Amino acid sequence: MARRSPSAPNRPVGSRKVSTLRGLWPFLRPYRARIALAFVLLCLASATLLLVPLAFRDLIDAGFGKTAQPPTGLLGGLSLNDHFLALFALASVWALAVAGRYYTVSWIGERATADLRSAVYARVLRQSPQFFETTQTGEVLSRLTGDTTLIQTVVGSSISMGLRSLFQFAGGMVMLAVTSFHLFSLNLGLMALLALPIFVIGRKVRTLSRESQDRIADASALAGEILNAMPTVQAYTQEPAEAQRFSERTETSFATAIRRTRVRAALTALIITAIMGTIIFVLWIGAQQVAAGTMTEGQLFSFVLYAALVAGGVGTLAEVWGDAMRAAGATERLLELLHAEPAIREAATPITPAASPQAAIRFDHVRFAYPARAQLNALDDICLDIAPGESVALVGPSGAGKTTLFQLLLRYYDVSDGSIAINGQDIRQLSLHNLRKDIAIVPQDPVIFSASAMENIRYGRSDASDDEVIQAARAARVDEFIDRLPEGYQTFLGERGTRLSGGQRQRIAIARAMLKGARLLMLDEATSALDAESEILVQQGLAAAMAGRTTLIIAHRLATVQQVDRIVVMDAGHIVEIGTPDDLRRQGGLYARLASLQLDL
Ligand SMILES: Nc1ncnc2c1ncn2[C@@H]1O[C@H](COP(=O)(O)OP(=O)(O)OP(=O)(O)O)[C@@H](O)[C@H]1O
Repeated sequence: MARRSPSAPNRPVGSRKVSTLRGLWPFLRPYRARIALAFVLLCLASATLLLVPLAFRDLIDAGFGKTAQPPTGLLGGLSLNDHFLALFALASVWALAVAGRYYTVSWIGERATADLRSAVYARVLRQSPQFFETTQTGEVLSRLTGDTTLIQTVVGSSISMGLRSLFQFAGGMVMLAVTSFHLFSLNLGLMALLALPIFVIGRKVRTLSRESQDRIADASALAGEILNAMPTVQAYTQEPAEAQRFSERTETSFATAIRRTRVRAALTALIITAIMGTIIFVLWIGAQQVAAGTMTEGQLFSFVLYAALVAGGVGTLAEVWGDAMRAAGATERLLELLHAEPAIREAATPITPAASPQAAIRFDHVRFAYPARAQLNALDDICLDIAPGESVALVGPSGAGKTTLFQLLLRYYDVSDGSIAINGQDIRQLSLHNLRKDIAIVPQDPVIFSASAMENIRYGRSDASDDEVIQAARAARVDEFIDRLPEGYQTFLGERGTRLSGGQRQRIAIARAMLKGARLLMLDEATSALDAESEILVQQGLAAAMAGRTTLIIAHRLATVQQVDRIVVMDAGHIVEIGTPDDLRRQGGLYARLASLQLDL
C-alpha cells in the first residue's frame, strides 16, 4: 500500500549521519551575523555560570564574613554584603545572556525553517506529474511539517543547548582539575566506568523512539487515506472495520512507545544512581580530606557544584545527540525533495513564442510510453496537423490515448519519439510558462479550491477584473446557479468544492478556462456531468469561447461534437480515421459503428 518515491527508499538507520546536517548551511548562511551574536552570548553565559562556584568557594572559605578575609580568591577582600552584591551581579549577567541567546537562537531556527519549508514547497510545485505518481501527497506533507519541525528543534534550540553543555562540560572539567586534581582523577575514572552502559542503553532508546515514530506515522497515513474516502467507507458500511484497523495500529504504536519508555525509565534510574553515587563518593573522599586539613570546605563545595555542572552537561549532550540524529534523518528526506530534478527539463535558452493570434498544432510521428509502463506505447506514430482556429474532436474507446495526447501537449511528459510543434515551434524549445500560458484546459474532473466562486474562476487569470470574471461566468452559464447562492459570487465553495454538484463544478472550470483566453482550448469531456438542458446552454457558451480559437475536444458522447470541423478517431494509441462527422459516417469504420450505437438509438 505504501508507495514510495524511487528517490526515497527506506534507508537503514546507520545511513543517517549527523554530517547530513551540513546540508542546512545554505539556509543558515544568510543569518551569519546573528549566529555570531548567539555564539558570543553563549560564551558569556557559560563563563558567568562557571564563575558562580568560585564565588561560593570564597564565601564559604571566608566563613561567611566571620573570619578574616583572605586577600586572595576571586572576590578578594570584599565584605559579606559586597560578596552577595557581586553574586547577584553575576546572576543578572547570566540571566541576560541566557535570555538574549534564547531569543537569537530561536529566531534563527524559526527563520531558517520557514525558508526551508518554502524552498521545498516551491521545488515540489515544479515537479512533473510523474513525481506525484510515485510520491504520496501525505508523504510530502509530512516532510514539510514533521521533518521541518524536527529541524527547527535542532537549529532553534538543540545546537545551542549542545554548545552550552559542551562549554559547561569542558569548563567544568578544567575547573574540577584546578580545584582538586586528586578528586578529579577519581571522578574521571568513575565516569568512564559508568559511561559505557549508559551509552549502550541510550542507543537502544534511540532505536526504539524512531520505531515508535514510524508506528505513529503508519497510523496517521491510514487515517489520512480513510478520511479522504469517507463517502465510500460509509456507503460500504466499513466504519467499524476501519475504526478497528486504526485502533490496531494505534495499539502497536502504544506498545512500541511503552517499550521505549521502559528502557528510558531504566536509563534514568541508572543515570541518577551514577551521578548521585559519584557525587556522594567524591564528597566522602573530600570530607576525609577536609578533616585531614588538605582541602578547604569551600574547595569541596565548589568541586561538588562543578561536578553537578559537568554531569548536567553530559546529560544534555546525550539528549542533543539524539535530537541531532533524528534531525539528520529529517534533513536527508527534505534535501531529497529540495534537490529533486523535475523529469521535464526546460530548454536552456527558450525561444519566444511566435506572435500569431491563433495556434497551429503539428504532431509529427509521435510515439509515447508512460515511464511507469515503458514497454507499452500509449501513443504510436501519431501524425496530425491542426489548422489555426480549427476545432477537432478526439473520439475512440476508453484507453485509446486521447487524454495522453493532451498531457503531451501540456508537456506533463515528453514524447518518446517524434515531436509536437505549435506554430512551427517544437514545444520543447519553449519555456513551460509560455507553453502553458497558451493553453486553457477543462479537465475531466475539475478542481475547485476552497475559496469563493469569484476567486475560483479568477484562477484562470489572476489579474482579471470582477467584471471580466462575471462575463466569463455568464458565458459558461455559471451565473444561473451562482445567483441563487446565499452570497452570490462571494459564496465559499467548500473544501474541494464539495458544496457543488458535478455539473456546477464543470461549469466553473469552463468559466475559468474561458477567462484565461488562451490561443488553444482543450476540453476533456467538459460537459459529461451536465444535464441535457444545461448542456445545451453550456454548449452555446463553449461555442462562443471556441470561436476563433484552436480547440481540441475529447468526447465520448458523439452528439456533443457534431459541430466540429474534424473528428479524429483513435484506437489503442493509433489514429484510425480522420474526417468530418458526415464523411466518417459514410466511411463505415469505427466512428460509423460508434455513431450508430449512440446517435441512432
Ligand atoms: N500515468 C500513467 N501511467 C501509465 N499508464 C497510463 C497512465 N495514464 C494512462 N495510462 C495508460 O495509457 C493508455 C491511454 O490512456 P488515456 O488516459 O490517454 O486514454 P483515454 O483515451 O483518454 O481514455 P478515457 O476515454 O477512458 O479517458 C491507457 O492504456 C492507460 O492505462
